[in-house]
Amino acid sequence: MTELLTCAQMRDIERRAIESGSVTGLDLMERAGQGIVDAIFAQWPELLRQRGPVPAPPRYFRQDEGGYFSRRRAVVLCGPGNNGGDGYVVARLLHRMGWQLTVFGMGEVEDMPPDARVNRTRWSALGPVVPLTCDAFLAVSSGRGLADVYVDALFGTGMTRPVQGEALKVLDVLAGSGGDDFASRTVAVDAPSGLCLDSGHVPGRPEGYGRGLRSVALTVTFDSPKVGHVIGIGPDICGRLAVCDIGLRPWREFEGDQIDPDAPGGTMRHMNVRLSGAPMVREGRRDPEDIARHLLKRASGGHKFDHGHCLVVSGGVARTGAARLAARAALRIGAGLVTLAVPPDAVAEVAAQTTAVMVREVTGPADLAKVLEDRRIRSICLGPGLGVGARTREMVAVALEAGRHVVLDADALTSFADDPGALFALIEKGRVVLTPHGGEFARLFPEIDARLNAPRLLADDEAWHTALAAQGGPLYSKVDAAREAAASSGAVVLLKGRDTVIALPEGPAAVHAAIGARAAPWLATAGAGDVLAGFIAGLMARECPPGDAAECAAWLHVEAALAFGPGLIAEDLPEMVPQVLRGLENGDQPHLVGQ
Ligand SMILES: NC(=O)C1=CN([C@@H]2O[C@H](COP(=O)(O)OP(=O)(O)OC[C@H]3O[C@@H](n4cnc5c(N)ncnc54)[C@H](OP(=O)(O)O)[C@@H]3O)[C@@H](O)[C@H]2O)[C@@H](O)CC1
Ligand SMILES: Nc1ncnc2c1ncn2[C@@H]1O[C@H](COP(=O)(O)OP(=O)(O)O)[C@@H](O)[C@H]1O
Ligand SMILES: [K+]
Repeated sequence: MTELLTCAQMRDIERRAIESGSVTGLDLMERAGQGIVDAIFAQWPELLRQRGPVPAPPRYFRQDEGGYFSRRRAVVLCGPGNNGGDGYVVARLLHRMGWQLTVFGMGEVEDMPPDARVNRTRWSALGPVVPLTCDAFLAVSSGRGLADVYVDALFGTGMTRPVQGEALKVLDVLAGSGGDDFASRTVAVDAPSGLCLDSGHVPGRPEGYGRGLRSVALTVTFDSPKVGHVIGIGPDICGRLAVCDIGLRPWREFEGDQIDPDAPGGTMRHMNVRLSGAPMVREGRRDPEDIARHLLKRASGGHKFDHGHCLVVSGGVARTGAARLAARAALRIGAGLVTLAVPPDAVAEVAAQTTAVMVREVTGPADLAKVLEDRRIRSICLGPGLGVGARTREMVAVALEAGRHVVLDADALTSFADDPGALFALIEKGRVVLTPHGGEFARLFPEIDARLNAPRLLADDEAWHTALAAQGGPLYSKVDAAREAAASSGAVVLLKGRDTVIALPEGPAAVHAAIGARAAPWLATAGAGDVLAGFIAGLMARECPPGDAAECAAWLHVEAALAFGPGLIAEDLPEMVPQVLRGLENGDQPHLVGQ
């Protein structure tokens, strides 16, 4: 399990480390710079070899730095803050290896934070700092061809507003807008500059610089990935993500799910977010694959009811497919018994297409209440194909009042678009999972959705500033939105997408990112969401708590999609579950985000 940090958390950790007196900001910056250089040579080992005859060293090359002279060239773009400071360290370290450097700088040295200023001054003893302009940047490449490496150290966790002016022009060119492929030679320090590491958005540029033409080859971040690396467009523009340990572990105090009410930016930003399905770096919380492993161990000799009875409520005639998918998924995930509650007109249709799943005629809300008198029914899934309207609202009310574990998806959510409060009033904490996609989320949580979407759509700087100031912190993220929705509804909220966020009403959140080795774009297929709802309901029938069920289901969903591969349709997902579970039993390595 990997813990994701917000920018504020990262700053807190750094502050605590420095205040302890065991390490200085300069030490950390030096380690960061060294980590970037190491990551560059790990990415491009061929750069360690000499190339061609060695020319005479330029005026500023100092033999007493102890290196040799190389034909390798790097262009380093340094911003006005500590991200720029890291850049100056990289320049110095590459120079020590004999590289030829062109270093661009922003701002005046006296305005820089102290550690960055020291490193800029150290660099200035070795070579010039060229004021950053797009023309100057292009001139370097047009005269001598592309450099071996470009280092983007303009802005990192301290980015506070949309990038403008010459820096913006350079970032667009770097992303390929001029036709040159700088990006495949670019290493980004902490983030491709301009990416908000809390939200995964590039303010003012929804598609990223150069209209998202190219991603940088490598992003090197420190201590832990940040939320913005794995959500929004972060994964599209970061390239390979390398995490560099700079010795801050002893000062991380984010064990468990602490709430720090005094923290700037409010409590929400200061609680743990974990990246589900990533390499385990810290103990303490159950990973989805562990939950799945646990589920494999059915008590021997148990009766089918010991493994839980799940009820999936179906829509009417010609609209039963979605519920059938969910029911099949619940059965495959190991619910001992799954029953489809079907309106009279659709019974024949459903019965003709199901075997292991049982069919029960349910005429309406009153009848559903009667069915739920059977206490063996542990979980209920409502929404897929159910239809939008009063009948669905009543069915949902009956299910929620029956005191079972309930997953609400699709039409069950949309039916409350006019009065979400009526739904939330019925939700008993610890029993309910809501699984909206973006559209359903907007219908249920319009104010939260407006906050989530407003800033990233604003290309207008002043408006963005106002929005930012109103929020009192960095860009509002999908994680913030899911958390706020969970807190206000009292349910576990699983907000779908490639970057699925699962938030518990008590605050903990996890991101399940289908990126890197877990990328499964073919999962965005009709009916996949119905299967996910069925997985969650099935797991809750097996007495898996709602948060664990949501997280485990999201993990299995992607794992099943990966096991099948392209060409997948929703029906295939439940059928891949046995293979995924067998893999777990055999100790096969699940797909890890970081690979
Ligand atoms: N934390 C740690 O443990 C460690 C952190 N480390 C490194 O420090 C980095 C964070 O440094 P940081 O806090 O100084 O922020 P940074 O990203 O350099 O930006 C701030 C500067 O940019 C400016 N500025 C902002 N937006 C702008 C815009 N759109 N357009 C123009 N200017 C803009 C802003 O100006 P201001 O808002 O103050 O006017 C300020 O001058 C982090 O990413 C990592 O690389 C490592 O050394 C290892 C240890
Ligand atoms: N790019 C993607 N990569 C992986 N999973 C995705 C991607 N886009 C969407 N998904 C997943 O596909 C499912 C789609 O569900 P949903 O939007 O409810 O569609 P439907 O109602 O057709 O089933 C969700 O679980 C979502 O997280
Ligand atoms: K950067």
